[in-house]
Amino acid sequence: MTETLRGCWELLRMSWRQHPAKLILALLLKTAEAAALPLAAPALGALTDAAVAREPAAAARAAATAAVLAMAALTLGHFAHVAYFELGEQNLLAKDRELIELVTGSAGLAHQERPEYADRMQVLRQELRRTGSSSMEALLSALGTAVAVTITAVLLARLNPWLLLLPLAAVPPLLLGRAAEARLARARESAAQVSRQAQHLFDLAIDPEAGKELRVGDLSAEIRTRHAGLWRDGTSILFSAEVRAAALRVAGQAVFAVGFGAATLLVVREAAAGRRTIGDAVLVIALAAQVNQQVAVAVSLLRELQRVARTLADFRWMRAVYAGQAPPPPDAAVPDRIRHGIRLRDVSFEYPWTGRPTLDGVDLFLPAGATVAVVGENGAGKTTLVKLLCRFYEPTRGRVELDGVDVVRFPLEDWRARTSAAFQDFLRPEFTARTVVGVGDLPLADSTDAVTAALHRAGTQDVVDNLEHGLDTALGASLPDGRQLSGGQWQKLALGRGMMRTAPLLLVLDEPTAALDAEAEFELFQGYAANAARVAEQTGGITVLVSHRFSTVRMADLIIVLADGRVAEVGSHDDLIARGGPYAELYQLQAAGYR
Ligand SMILES: Nc1ncnc2c1ncn2[C@@H]1O[C@H](COP(=O)(O)OP(=O)(O)OP(=O)(O)O)[C@@H](O)[C@H]1O
Repeated sequence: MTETLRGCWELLRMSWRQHPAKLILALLLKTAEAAALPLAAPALGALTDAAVAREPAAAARAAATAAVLAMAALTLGHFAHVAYFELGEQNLLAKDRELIELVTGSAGLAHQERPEYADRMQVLRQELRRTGSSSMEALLSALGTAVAVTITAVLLARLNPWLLLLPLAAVPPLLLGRAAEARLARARESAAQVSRQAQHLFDLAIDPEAGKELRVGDLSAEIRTRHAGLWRDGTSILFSAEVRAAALRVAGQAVFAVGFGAATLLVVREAAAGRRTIGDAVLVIALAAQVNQQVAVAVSLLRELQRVARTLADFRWMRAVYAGQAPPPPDAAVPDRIRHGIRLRDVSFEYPWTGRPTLDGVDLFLPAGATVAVVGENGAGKTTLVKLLCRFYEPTRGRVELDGVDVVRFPLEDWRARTSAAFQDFLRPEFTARTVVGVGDLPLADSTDAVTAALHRAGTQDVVDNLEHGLDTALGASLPDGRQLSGGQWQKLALGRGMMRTAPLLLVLDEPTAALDAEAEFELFQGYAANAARVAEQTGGITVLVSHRFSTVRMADLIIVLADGRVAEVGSHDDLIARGGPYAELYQLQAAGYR
């Protein structure tokens, strides 16, 4: 209950911040709407008594009052909706923005990659969409219902205090409703994991890129079967929880039904004995019927508010998680240039949810100005190494030092501002080509000169040359007349994006050319090597390149061979070939493939 009240309070405060006048108007209209119906009951009672006493003037007045109140009950809600609808939408937008800020603003990637966070995030996203403006409706209706219940209770108590037990009969449905909601929430969380998998398969099935491979491998039927299976599993978890929750709610309503029967009997007997008027009996029957409805509404509103409160509580949980991920306060400035290099000292790293190290006791020195290639089999830990350099994660043990200073001591945003990167799983933001590239250095995002220069440095200007409106061409299906690009073309733009910053201390290229052919990759890297040499002269910047293509790798000043999260070999191409170790073996193997 405390969580629900806290959620309601938070919602009111949020709406107050959006537009106080609209909130007050909506509150007044919703309260008047809710009060109108119970107030119509005494008017009906008076109408009955006036009719029995054959007093047409009094009967007409009572009928007019009842009609006005009925009209208010039927119409005021619509006016209130106009006032609170916008508040609900603005609240939703505020929460969407906060969610994006939380997810993208935190230092690391753990919250996006960790499975249980992903599940909770999935529930949060679904609930946000669902509750949107309906959360405001629930809150205002709940306040209105509270007013209606109070009026009803006062009117009943004036006739016979025993009748007050009628609203009390509403307590069991409320408690049982709450138990039902808790059960449903648990089921939703367990179903979220299954539906996340099902959603992934669905996305895969309709993804135009995946379409080719799905057809070639004749995988479509398999995906449909698996998707349907997962969907059934998720539905069956939710179904059994819904059945149990419904049973709890029905039990609660049954208790109320007994109370309603007793109240009606009590007043009808008093009217028959002449202690009450017929109008009083009509009033009680009208009110008792409303109490029934009030309880049903209160229970469903409470359910809705509990759901809203849970969503808001999830937000608080997420804020706390992310606050816990904040790096320690910085106490060193990122230098203008690297004098010696980056040293990894006994670095180990374990993804917190896996229970086994991905990198284990890595000692490395990346000299200032060097181009460093990282090679190794799939899963050897290359990308993880790069993630540590970019500070998406902190090492579990050991340190990454730049000229002897632990990089965690630098302000994270300053470190990121001096890092450029292009990844294999690159972003495909649907904007104009200029912005797609320009966002690699936000202050220059709209600068044609900066974007063109970046594409030249990346050696990928040809993509834009072939676009009808050059840098002004809209890209992607979400934009009107948006051009569809191939995977390789998107990747070339991502490479340009990675080149936007002109003086990075660290340039990371994590298989950014996987969608290009070996020859194109070779040419691009020749350009990079020249560019890296220029950057190195200015800043001592280090280029780290992850690639499976040895024809490219051999250009690097230093080659690191990783195997099972450990450094297997380090040296120049010539050193490693002369040593005849794993690198030489893999190199000969690939070279033979090209002969
Ligand atoms: N987000 C993650 N959560 C849990 N384990 C992960 C995560 N990312 C990577 N791993 C595991 O860490 C190991 C190293 O992965 P990493 O991506 O660093 O390898 P890689 O050498 O870059 O591989 P590839 O050549 O296939 O890109 C793998 O066993 C992988 O399963």
